Amino acid sequence: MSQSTPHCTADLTALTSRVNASAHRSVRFARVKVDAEALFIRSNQLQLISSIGNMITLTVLLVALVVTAVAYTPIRYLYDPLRLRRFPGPFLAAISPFWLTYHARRAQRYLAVDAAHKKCGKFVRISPNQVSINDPDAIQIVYGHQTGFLKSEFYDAFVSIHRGLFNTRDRGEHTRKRKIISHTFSQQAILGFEPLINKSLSLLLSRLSDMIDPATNSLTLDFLPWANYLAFDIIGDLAFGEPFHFIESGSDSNGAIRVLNDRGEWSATVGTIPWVRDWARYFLFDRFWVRGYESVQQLAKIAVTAVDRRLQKSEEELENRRDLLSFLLKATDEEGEPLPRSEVNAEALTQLIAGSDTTSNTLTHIIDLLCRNPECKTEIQAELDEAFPEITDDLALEWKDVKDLKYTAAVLDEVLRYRPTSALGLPRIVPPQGAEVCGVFFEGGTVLSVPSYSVHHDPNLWESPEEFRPERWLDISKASVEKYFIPFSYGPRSCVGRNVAVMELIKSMASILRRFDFERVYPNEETVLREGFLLKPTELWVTMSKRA
Ligand code: HEM
Repeated sequence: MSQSTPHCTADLTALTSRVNASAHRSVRFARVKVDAEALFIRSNQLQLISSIGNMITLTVLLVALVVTAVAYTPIRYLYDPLRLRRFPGPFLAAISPFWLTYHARRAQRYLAVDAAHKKCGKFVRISPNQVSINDPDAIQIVYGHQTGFLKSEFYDAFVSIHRGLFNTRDRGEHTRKRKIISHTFSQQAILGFEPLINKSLSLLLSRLSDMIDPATNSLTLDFLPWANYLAFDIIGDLAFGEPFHFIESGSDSNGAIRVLNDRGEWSATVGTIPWVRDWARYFLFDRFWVRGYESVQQLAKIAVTAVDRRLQKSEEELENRRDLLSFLLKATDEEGEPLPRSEVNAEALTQLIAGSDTTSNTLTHIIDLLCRNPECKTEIQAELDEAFPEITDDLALEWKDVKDLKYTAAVLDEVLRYRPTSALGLPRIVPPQGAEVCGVFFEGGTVLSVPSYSVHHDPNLWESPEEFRPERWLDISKASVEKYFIPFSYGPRSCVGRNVAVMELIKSMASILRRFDFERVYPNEETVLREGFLLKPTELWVTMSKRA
């Protein structure tokens, strides 16, 4: 025991100090825990306070934005810096751009503007800074040479890789580009394109012939996609050195047609509120905005891929091709430097966009309007039968043989007047010094437009404008109506591809209508038209048969 006592005392002391230490540790741990919890609670509180702060900041900003917008709208309306309150029009259009956005989103802008002109007269305010003028005298000033009007911000919504000829707004930049590109569309140059047009057109004729049931001599199909296959294959060949092979596969195999459609409606809508362009992809409440944004990117990719494929081809493969891309690749700027690759891509993309569904939709309008006016169809087929008594085995008719067919040309002009593929008023900015248009002074910065559809349907200019009557073109000289017949626009920004478009369309309509007959499957139903940048039918169901 006596030996064990000191041990016991020592053990007890050690135990006590261990217990003390442990208790101390526990207390420390507890304290640390409490501190940590406090810290955690504090940090949570801080986080909460900071998120509340953020929310308040955001709310304040949003409220400020709404208050500014709400206050700014009447202030701007009353202050009226461009002096546009004097013009009539829908009230919503005077205080916000959304009247135009709404009608563009519904794809019916040309009809809304036309109805507003019918109600309000020659001048209509169609957005806070834009006036539409339905008067042919405005055309030369708003779109003409030397008047200093430039394309408006509307065109920013059409830019994807790099600005191309169509969406460049700067005057100097446009003049430089136009000089280069207009060589590629000279009369001489476009004759070199004819064999490429013939290749796709002949393929379409034989594909349609093969699809017609020989037992019944009939084929029911939606003609619109086939018109698109033709136009896209032609422009693919002209702009990228190879067709897209849509006619061959009977499908929109790389999605270019769908993408171009989505992009057209999107850009024409976003163009009315161009400041939302980069935000539109987040407008999840309506797929239209997201899909359109994606299609702008996809379309650029399709063009870049097609240019890449073409550049990988050897000289032998190209066999000295004379297509649009070959001109772009050979083009040089003022210093003799070749165009940068990004510019070549952008111009090839411009041609794909500008030269594809413009012609396919026009061709579809032609077939539709001829089916709706059978006496005109009989007339054009009589002209074609007389000119080509023998059917040329699904071969495309040559330009030299069709270019002087008077009734055929009249049908094309009447379609472009009656249902212009480019129907909307193309917006232009009044130069800084202001300008007088149709006796009225407009401040610099005002946006003006002349609506093609309304001018083409003006009873003061055209006899019975609501009648489809190709005969009217046999009696009038083209020069006398040049001032107000504007399917390809007017002046320095008018269609650079007009001659190719006319050649392609006259050749196509003559070759197709000589070879085939068409009836609408639903003759009594109205054609549904949607307007993006272009006025397009949504479908055209027809029954086709071979002609003798
Ligand atoms: C029926 C067919 C066509 C119609 C109705 C048409 C109509 C138009 C219109 C109205 C413009 C002016 C656009 C604006 O100012 O915003 C334009 C510009 C343009 N078109 Fe066409 N077009 C057609 C076919 C073509 C073809 C086949 C090509 C090329 C292969 C083409 C290439 C262009 C280009 C590059 C521009 C921009 C010109 C510039 O700003 O200097 N078009 N077109």
